[in-house]
Amino acid sequence: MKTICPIDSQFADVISALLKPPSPLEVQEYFDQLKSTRQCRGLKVQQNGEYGKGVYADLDFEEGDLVLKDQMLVGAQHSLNKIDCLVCSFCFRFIGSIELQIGRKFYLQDLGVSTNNDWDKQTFQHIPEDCCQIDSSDSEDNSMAEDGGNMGECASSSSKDKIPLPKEAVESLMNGALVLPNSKQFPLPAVTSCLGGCREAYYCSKLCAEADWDLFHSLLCTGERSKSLCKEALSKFTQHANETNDIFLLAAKAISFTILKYRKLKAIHLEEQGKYAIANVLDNCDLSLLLEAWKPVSMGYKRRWWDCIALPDDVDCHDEAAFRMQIKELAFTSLQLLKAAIFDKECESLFSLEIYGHIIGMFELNNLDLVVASPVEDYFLYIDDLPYSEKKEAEEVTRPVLDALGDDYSVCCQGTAFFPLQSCMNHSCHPNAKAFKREEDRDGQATIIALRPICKGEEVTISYIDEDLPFEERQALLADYGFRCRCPKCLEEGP
Ligand SMILES: C[S@@+](CC[C@H](N)C(=O)[O-])C[C@H]1O[C@@H](n2cnc3c(N)ncnc32)[C@H](O)[C@@H]1O
Repeated sequence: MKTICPIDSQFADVISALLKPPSPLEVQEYFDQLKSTRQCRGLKVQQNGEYGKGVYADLDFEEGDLVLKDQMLVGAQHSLNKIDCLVCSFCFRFIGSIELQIGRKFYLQDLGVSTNNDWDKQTFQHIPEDCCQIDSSDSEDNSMAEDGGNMGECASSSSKDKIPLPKEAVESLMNGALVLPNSKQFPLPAVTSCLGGCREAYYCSKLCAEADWDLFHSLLCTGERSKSLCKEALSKFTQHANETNDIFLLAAKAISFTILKYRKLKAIHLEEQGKYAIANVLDNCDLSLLLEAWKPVSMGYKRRWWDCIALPDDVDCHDEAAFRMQIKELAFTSLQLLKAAIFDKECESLFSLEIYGHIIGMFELNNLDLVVASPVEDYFLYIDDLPYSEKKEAEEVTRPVLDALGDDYSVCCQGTAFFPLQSCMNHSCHPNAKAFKREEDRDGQATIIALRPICKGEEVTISYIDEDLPFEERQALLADYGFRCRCPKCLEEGP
C-alpha cells in the first residue's frame, strides 16, 4: 500500500520507538503501578507466550466476586446517544435532574437532531443557559459487550404512538418549574460547565471538569479558553468523526493526552535543568519524555486499523486491497483535520498516519462497550411499583411524559472506551469472568465479575462475543479481533 503521509517517512525512527512492544519487565512494572490505583485485588498481568499479555488470578475468587473495577484511559459517549442522556464528560455519571434529562431530550428532538441525523455542536449551543440549570459554581462497535444487568420493563407506549408533550411542558421540565412526583428520590449531581467555556462538555463536579481539562479537553475544547490552534478545524474534525466513525474522537483524546503529558514532563525537565538549557532544548522533541508520555498507549495491544479490520460481508475478497486503501484514506482525512486543530511541533510524530492507524487499531481490538444505566428508567419503574393510589396520583403527571417518551424512557448512556487492565484480558468461549454492571455501578468504569470459582494462577478470561452462538458464527465474529479461537469449547465443537 503506497505511503500517503510524509510524516511517516520523516519520523520513521521515532515512530518505530513509539510502536516497539514493551518488554515483559516494562509490562510488569507498568501494570503493578496501575493496579495500586484500581479496585483490583489479586490480579497480575503477564506476558502469555501465545496471545501476548494476559490477566491471571493471584488469589482464589468465588462465583460473583468482583475481580476488577477499571478506570478508562479514554472513552466517549456515542454522538447520537448525547441526545438521550446528559452525562459527565469525564466519568459518564448522569447529571442534572430527572426532569432535565427528559426535558432536554424532547428539546433536542424538537430541533430535529435525531430525526434527520443532523448532529452538530451548534445544536447544543442553542440550549438557553437558564433552561439548563447549569451550575458553574464550585459545587460538587466493535466493542466487547458489557452486560447492563436486567433493568426490568415498564409499561409504556411504543415509539410509533408517542404523544408529544406541549412546548411549555418541555420548557418547564428543563427550567425546573415542573417537578415530577417523587423525582427527589433520584437525585443527580448538579451540572458543572466546561472550564474552557464550550457548551459541549458538562461535568458532575469541578473535580471531573479539572481532570478532563488537564488530561484531554484543554486541547479539544471549542470554548474561548481552549488551547487548540484552530477551533474551526476542531469542529470540522468532530463533524467528520460523527459522520464517519466516532472512534476518531477517541484517537484525538489519546493524542491530546500524550501531547499534554509531554508538555508537563518537558516543563518539569526544563525547570530541573535550569534556565541556561532552555535555548538548546526549546522546540526539540525529547524522545525519552515523549515515550514516557505515550506509555499508557504503548501498553495496549495494537495493529494498524486498515490491516486488522475484518472484511465486511458485502465486500468481495477481490476488492480487499481497494477496501483497505479506502479505510486508510478515511483515517488520513481525519488525521489532517485533527492536525489542523491541535498540531504540536515537538510531538509531530504523533500526527503520522502510522501512529494514528495503530491507535485506532488498538481501540478496534480492545475497546469495551461503555454502558451506564439510566436513572430515568429507574424513576419510571419506581412509579410503576408504587401502591395503587399513590401510583394513580403520580401517573396523572407522569403518564403524559411517559407517553411522549415511548420506549425511549429506558435509553442508557452508551459509548465506547479503552480500559488498560481489562483490555489485557484474553477471550474464551467458556469464560470465567464477564463485564457486568451491578446496581451500584453508575459511572463509566468497567466492572469485571467472576462467573465461577477462579483458582489462584488461573487465567482470567472474558468473552468478546456472545459465547452461546454456534461455532461458525463465533469464529466469524472473532475474526474482527484477528484470531480463530482454540479454547476447549471451540476445539470440541470445531470441524
Ligand atoms: C483485548 S486484547 C487481549 C490482550 C492481548 N493478549 C494483549 O497482549 O494485550 C485482544 C487480542 O488478544 C489476542 N487474543 C485474545 N484472546 C485470544 C484467544 N483466545 N486466542 C488467540 N488470541 C487471542 C488477539 O490478538 C486479540 O486481538
